[in-house]
Formats: sequence, C-alpha cells, structure tokens
Amino acid sequence: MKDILFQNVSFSYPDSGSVLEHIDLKINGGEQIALIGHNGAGKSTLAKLINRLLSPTDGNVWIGDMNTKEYTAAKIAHHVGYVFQNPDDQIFHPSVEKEVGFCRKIVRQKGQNVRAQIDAALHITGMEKYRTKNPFELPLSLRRFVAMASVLAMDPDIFIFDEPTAGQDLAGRNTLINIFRDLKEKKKTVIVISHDMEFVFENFDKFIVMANKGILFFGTRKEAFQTPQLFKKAGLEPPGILRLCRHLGIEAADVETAARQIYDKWVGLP
Ligand SMILES: Nc1ncnc2c1ncn2[C@@H]1O[C@H](COP(=O)(O)OP(=O)(O)OP(=O)(O)O)[C@@H](O)[C@H]1O
Repeated sequence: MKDILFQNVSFSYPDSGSVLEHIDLKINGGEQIALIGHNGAGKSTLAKLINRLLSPTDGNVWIGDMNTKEYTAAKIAHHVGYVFQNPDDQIFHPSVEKEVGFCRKIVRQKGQNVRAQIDAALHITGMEKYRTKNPFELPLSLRRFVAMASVLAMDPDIFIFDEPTAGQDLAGRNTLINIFRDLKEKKKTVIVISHDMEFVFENFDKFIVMANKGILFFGTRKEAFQTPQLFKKAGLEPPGILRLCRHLGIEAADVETAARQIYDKWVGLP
C-alpha cells in the first residue's frame, strides 16, 4: 500500500493563475475518500497531480517513495488508475474486451494472470455480456463502466474516479457500490471526486473538502456533519439526511443512525 503525500504543493495553469496554494496532505494507503468542493475548487487539478498528468509548480507529490516529478505519467499510471468523467477521453478500442485488455502489458509486468484480471473487471462492472460489442455502440452510462473496467483490470494501488455516479440509475449506482466495496476489501486507495452529496455521504467515511485554493476540511463523515458552516463555507448543499437531522434536532452521521434515532425518539416509545 502506497501513501499519497503532498508537501507544500502549489499549482498554476499557464493561462489561469494560481489554482492550488501550499497544500499539505497525507492520504494513507487503503483509505477510501470522497473529494468534494464547489465547481472550480481544484478537485480535478489535485487528482491530476496525483496521477502525474500535472506536475506541481512548487512543492512535491509523492506516491509511496516515488516523487512524481521524477517519473513519467505512463510510469505513474502503473500505480494510479484514473477513471475520467468522460469515458470517451479514455476509450479507443473496437470492442469492450479489447479495451479492457489494454491492461495486458502492465498486468504481465506485475506477474498477474491477464485473463483473470480482464474477466474479474468485466464481471464486477457488469460488462461481461457486452464483451464483443463496440463500446461506442453502448450508451454513455455503460461506456463509463467500460472505462472503469479497463482501469480496474490494471489493478493499480490507487484509484481515482471522477464523477462516477453521473448519469447512473439505481442499478448503475448499486454496481458502483459493489466496486467500491470490493476495492475496500482489497485495501486499495480510492478517491472519488463527486458533486453527488447523497451518494458520497451514504458510501464514504472520509472526506476532503476543497475551497479557496486549498483544503478546507479533511476528516470523517461524523466530523463533517459536526462541523457547523462547513458546507456553507465550501459552497455546497449539505446532503438531505444532514438537513433533516438538523431540522429534527438530532445528531447522526449516516442514514441508519438517523433512522434509529428518529424511531427511538418518535416511533418506538411504548
Ligand atoms: N487546462 C486548464 N487551463 C487553464 N485553467 C484551467 C484548466 N483546467 C482547469 N482550470 C481552472 O482551474 C480551476 C480549477 O479547476 P478544476 O477543474 O481543478 O476544478 P474542479 O473542482 O474539478 O471543478 P468542477 O467541479 O467544475 O469539475 C478552475 O478555475 C478552472 O477554470
């Protein structure tokens, strides 16, 4: 397991000035984190510094003992898998199986069984039945799972998912929950960039909240719920469950606890 370490990292795009300033951050190997913040807060930029698509203007980003500045993006891709928001940025093979099989070289280098990796990735994403299809004949919601399968098959230590719930119905969301559960069991590091407050607060225990060119908050779901004004300061709509709990005057960090408290307080009285 590789930790991710940001040491006093600042970043500017050539034509838009400073985007991130003096970021110190440590994500332990195996943590599953939701990365949230208003539009333009710098979430994708932070994520691209992790997979070396970008390099810090100042400071250093480490993946385990690798200073990302000293490696190419292709090399870092062995350790950090990035599932882009738009799958069409990532897909370029004429069949689902070929697309997912793109991992071959990396998987072989790791001494893993290529066939087993591809089959497992197709299975967990629900893409098995589409293996011979051209990805571009599939709807966008399924193309997202093709892109996901091709990253899962590479079996990196760290996964970044950019807006994975976008355009997904209940079945798609359940597939995602299953994928995140599996990655948690495998002790993979997962960073999910999302505007889907309901989904991330239901399914993640740790949060990074970005605002003002930096990190406004890094802590547990419970701590986020207990930090007054956090969502307002971050320019975010709090999840429905938090708004409900505040209206009812109860303190709960997840739906189950809230339901139990509501039941105990109003329903379960003898
Ligand atoms: N390639 C680029 N060139 C110049 N400026 C950029 C580039 N990409 C992003 N920016 C700017 O950097 C800032 C941070 O963008 P970024 O995409 O990291 O934010 P974000 O939090 O991921 O936003 P969103 O939620 O809208 O996707 C924004 O002001 C954006 O306009």
